[in-house]
Amino acid sequence: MNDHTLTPPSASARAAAEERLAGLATPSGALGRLGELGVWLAAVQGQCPPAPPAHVRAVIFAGDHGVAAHGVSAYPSAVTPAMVRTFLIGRAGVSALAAAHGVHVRVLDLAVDDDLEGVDPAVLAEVQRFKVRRSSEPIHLADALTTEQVEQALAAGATVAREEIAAGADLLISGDMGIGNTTPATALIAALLGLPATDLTGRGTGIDDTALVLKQQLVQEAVDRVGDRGPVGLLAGLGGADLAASAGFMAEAARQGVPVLLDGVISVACGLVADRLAPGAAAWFAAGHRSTEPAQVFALEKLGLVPMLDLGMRLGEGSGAVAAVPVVRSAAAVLRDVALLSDLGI
Ligand SMILES: Cc1cc2ncn([C@H]3O[C@H](COP(=O)(O)O)[C@@H](O)[C@H]3O)c2cc1C
Ligand SMILES: O=C(O)c1cccnc1
Repeated sequence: MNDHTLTPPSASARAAAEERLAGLATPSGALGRLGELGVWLAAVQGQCPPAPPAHVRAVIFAGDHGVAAHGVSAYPSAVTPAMVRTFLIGRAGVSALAAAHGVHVRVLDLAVDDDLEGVDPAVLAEVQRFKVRRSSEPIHLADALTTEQVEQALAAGATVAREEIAAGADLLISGDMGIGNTTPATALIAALLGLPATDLTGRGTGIDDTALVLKQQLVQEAVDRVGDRGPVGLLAGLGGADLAASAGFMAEAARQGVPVLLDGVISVACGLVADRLAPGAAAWFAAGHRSTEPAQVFALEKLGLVPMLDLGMRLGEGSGAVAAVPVVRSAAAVLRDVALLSDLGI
């Protein structure tokens, strides 16, 4: 999976967009980060001016995490299958945002610890098409997955990315669902950034001070247990099948030259891993929003990405990225539709 050389976004489209931005009938720099975002969009689309993404597709990778039984979440793992059902009927947080912004949502069960009985069999077969296993192992005690399971999940994510691109995606989003998943996401970021769990661990679904201290300890134990490993080893030690699939999805999107809008701590952790699996992948990523999770903020800094929105959101599901889709479209619209000062004879 690592041998595919990644093509960077277009330098010539970027240069043309920078020149166009500088010439727009606005005061210099007046579009702020919207201007920078338009330049990024031109580079990843390989065209100037860029087009507003019309076929945004989000995939939610669902899975349960063994560590959730050890006091790191404010909610029980039974919420995971309940939310998968909720995505399927279009009533989750991300569903409402996606409907508002014309974003297609697909949910996949990579490692949910439940049979999802009662779901229509044809729908269930699609949702479980890439199922790797049930809940991962508790990461402070054992590896989450085997290396074979990581490879299977990475390949699944890559296949899903190719399918979404074949369906016409011009912007992809990786969403998450799985009680306890902020713990492995934080552990992955701690391992990759070499920062202590105390600096990175957040309250996830809203744990209290006592649970936060325990979560910090378990994240640090997991990171110390696993030690120095490459991205596949880290996904086996600290991740989960859902996280590995998300990393495979984002790495493949970058290899295929399709941009990705990052969401919260889980999505950004997987984006960081994707950039290790496919060096240079991060050039194809933009940050949809800033989460309340400290690990997400540190990881975005490491990736050199500035989030578009800062709404205090901490939902996951891809919701912060979907909420940022109108901003991306706005960036394309200004770069494409605003007159040039030279057109005004100035
Ligand atoms: C009803 C509900 C809906 C959610 N949608 C996303 N998450 C988010 O919260 C969980 C991660 O936080 P922690 O690590 O603290 O468990 C994940 O399921 C994530 O997708 C939800 C959580 C709940 C309870
Ligand atoms: O940063 C996130 O996306 C997040 C935060 C808390 C819980 N679930 C997700």
